[in-house]
Parts: sequence; structure tokens; C-alpha cells
Amino acid sequence: MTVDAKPVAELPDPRDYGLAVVGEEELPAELTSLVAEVRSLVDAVAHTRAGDEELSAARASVAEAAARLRGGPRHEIGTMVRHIRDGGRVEYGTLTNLVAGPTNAAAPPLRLDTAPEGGLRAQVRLNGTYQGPPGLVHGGWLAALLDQALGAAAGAEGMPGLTAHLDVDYRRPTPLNTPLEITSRVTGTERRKVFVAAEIRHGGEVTAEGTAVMVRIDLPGEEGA
Ligand SMILES: CCCCCCCCCCCCCC(=O)SCCNC(=O)CCNC(=O)[C@H](O)C(C)(C)COP(=O)(O)OP(=O)(O)OC[C@H]1O[C@@H](n2cnc3c(N)ncnc32)[C@H](O)[C@@H]1OP(=O)(O)O
Repeated sequence: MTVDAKPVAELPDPRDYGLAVVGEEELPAELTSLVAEVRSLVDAVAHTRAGDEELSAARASVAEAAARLRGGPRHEIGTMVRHIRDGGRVEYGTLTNLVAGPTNAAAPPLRLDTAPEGGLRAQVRLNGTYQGPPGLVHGGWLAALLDQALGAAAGAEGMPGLTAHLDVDYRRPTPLNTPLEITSRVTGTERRKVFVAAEIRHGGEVTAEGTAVMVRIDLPGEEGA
């Protein structure tokens, strides 16, 4: 593989792609705490021992809450969220991204930060909602977490793109309800291809690792450049 000149340092602004942007700091604290509460609700529903009467009352409360929250979406589909990370680094993600969207209660609370050794790093704890085999994280979710970390690593280097090819190796079972470390980085570039690698670790041991080819999306006006 030939490695092209060093990655673009400037992070593209999603507005240049015609996407709406909202600052993370503009999201009401009431909304982000509601998201956390709903995550906990999903886990509670999955594992409840409540009897019929309690279940029926809970269903009515949830239906009432859902009715309150319905209505036009606050942000259009495709809206990006701007995070200002430590040291002032700006990062964009999709607001309702299934793996890391801050307003998506189906997403775990995942925050990928710049790692001192380069690339990105996050800590996440996955509750029983993410279960596949008994007591273990679902392999599809591990692939989704790796895909997100891989895409975000390319994005953080100013080369946002779509996953063209993803390889995942499951090395050890990944347990639920315990801290997991996720790391990712760009390993090379070739024309529009960005090569990335990521790992998930438990207790310092790699449980799953992935590599991907991301294909950089063209900025308006640079198609075919
Ligand atoms: C500003 C915004 C900030 C955003 C921050 C974001 C963070 C987000 C984090 C989100 C994370 C979540 C991420 C997600 O969930 S991304 C969602 C899942 N992925 C997709 O939906 C992608 C679907 N596929 C496509 O749209 C097209 O196929 C793409 C765009 C990928 C390429 O079609 P395009 O017509 O544009 O390109 P090309 O055909 O000229 O090829 C270009 C080069 O690529 C090489 N190639 C192509 N396919 C493959 C392959 N399968 N393996 C290996 N290489 C492949 C090809 O040989 C050529 O290489 P070369 O000839 O130069 O050597």
C-alpha cells in the first residue's frame, strides 16, 4: 500500500455538505437526562420481575410519556452534532447515530476522545440490553462499536467517509456490565481510501479487533479530484 501525503488537518464543516449542525451545548440538559433515563428504562424492561399490575401501570406511564414526546422532530434527519473536545478540538457526529448519538437512547453512552498516543479512545460499559450469548456482548454490537470507532478515527483526521469494507476478529468473549476500552486510529491513506484499525479491550486484553477501508466523501466541488 502506498501512503499518500499526510491527512488533511482541517476538519470539514458538515454545512459544506448541506447538513444541519447543532452544538452539543445547545441540547437541553433535560433532553440528555431523559435519554439516560430511557436507556435505564430499556434495561429495566428487559430484566423486570414486576407483576402484571405493575407491568400494566408501567405500560400506561410509558404510553403517556411517548404521547407527550411525539410531534414534529426537533432536528431534521441527518442533523450533525458538534462536540468541542478537550483542548478545543472540534468533532462532528450524527445527532441520532445508533452507536454514539447523544439523543439516541438506543445508543450506549459512548464518547470517543483523542488518545495521548494518537487516534481515539473511549470507555464504555454495556448493560444487559446489549446481550448476545449469555452474559456476553452481542457480536453484531461489537462490530457496530468498532465500525463507529473506525469511522470516527478517519473523521477526526479530517477524512470523513463511509465504510466500504469492515473486517472483525472476535478474540475472546466480551463481558457485559464491565468497563471496556475502545481504541482506533488511521493506519494509512491511498487516494480516497482511508485505512483504519480499532480494538475493544477488557482488563487490558483485546476481545475484538477490526480493520476497515473507509472511502472519503467528496466535498462539494471536489468530485473526481
Ligand atoms: C463533515 C462530516 C463529519 C462526519 C464525521 C463522521 C464520523 C462518523 C462515524 C460513522 C461510522 C459509521 C460508518 C457507517 O456506518 S457507514 C454506512 C455503511 N456503509 C455504506 O453505506 C457504504 C455503501 N457503499 C458506498 O456507498 C460505496 O460503495 C462507497 C462510497 C464506499 C464507494 O463508492 P464510490 O463510488 O464513492 O468509490 P469507488 O467505487 O470509486 O471506490 C473508491 C476506492 O475505494 C475502493 N473500494 C470501494 N469499495 C471497496 C470495498 N468494498 N473494499 C475495498 N475497497 C473498496 C475502490 O477500489 C477505490 O479504490 P482505488 O481504485 O482508489 O484504489
